[in-house]
Amino acid sequence: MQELVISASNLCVNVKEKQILKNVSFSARKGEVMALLGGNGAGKSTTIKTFLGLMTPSSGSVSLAGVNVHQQPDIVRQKVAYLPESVMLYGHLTAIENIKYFLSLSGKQKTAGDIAEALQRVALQEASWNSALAGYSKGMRQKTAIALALLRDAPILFLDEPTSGLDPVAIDEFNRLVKQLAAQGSTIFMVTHDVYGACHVADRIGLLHNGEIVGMFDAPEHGNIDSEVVHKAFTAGAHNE
Ligand SMILES: Nc1ncnc2c1ncn2[C@@H]1O[C@H](COP(=O)(O)OP(=O)(O)OP(=O)(O)O)[C@@H](O)[C@H]1O
Repeated sequence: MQELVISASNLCVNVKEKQILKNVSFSARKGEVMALLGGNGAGKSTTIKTFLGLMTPSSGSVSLAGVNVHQQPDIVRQKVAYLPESVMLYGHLTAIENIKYFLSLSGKQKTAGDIAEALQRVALQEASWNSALAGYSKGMRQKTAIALALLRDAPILFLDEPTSGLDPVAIDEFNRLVKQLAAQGSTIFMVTHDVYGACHVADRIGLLHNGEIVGMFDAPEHGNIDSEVVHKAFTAGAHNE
């Protein structure tokens, strides 16, 4: 069995008097895609921020590759690439220039051949590699950010609402890329409110409602998680308020 790479254990996060996450537990093994699904205000961003070390558990813990994030915060920089909903790269620079600049900030030495290989892996069309990102679609910016993550050798990817604002073709391409990266050994954690997208790509879905995990769904060995079942559970939570 593969090693546990992402793990939340009885995680509680309070802000002032408010309990935002309540005893949240889940895990993902190497090569798995885990999606945390929830409506607005469910606690998805709080969960990501806690894994990134930006918020502190009131009790419980989060670990990456077996290391407690709040005891050894360096683990985040060493292991994680985080893609926010709007990818933060420079619009006036090309894909290659952005990648070179951000690699230099993280002290990584990569050749032009390495960069070309990463851009090919994420299927960014070669004709765009030397165009300014200002003219890119959201899907193209995302591919550039994922190529950068690959070049930084980050084995864990955290993705915040990765498919919002993508057209159906870009969503399909993105899902294929995520599955391919997972098959090559990356471990991927995404938060989303897109039931069908999550079922299409995830090996495991945790359903978060009002800061609590109210359902956990695993994909069968050869197939996807049943979106009708997840949709029912998602809407039942919202209707039982
Ligand atoms: N700093 C804070 N102070 C007070 N309340 C907060 C703070 N951060 C988050 N919350 C509250 O915690 C709850 C969860 O917020 P969070 O942003 O994690 O949800 P989310 O699932 O990411 O929502 P969305 O899909 O709308 O982005 C919300 O009710 C929010 O108002």
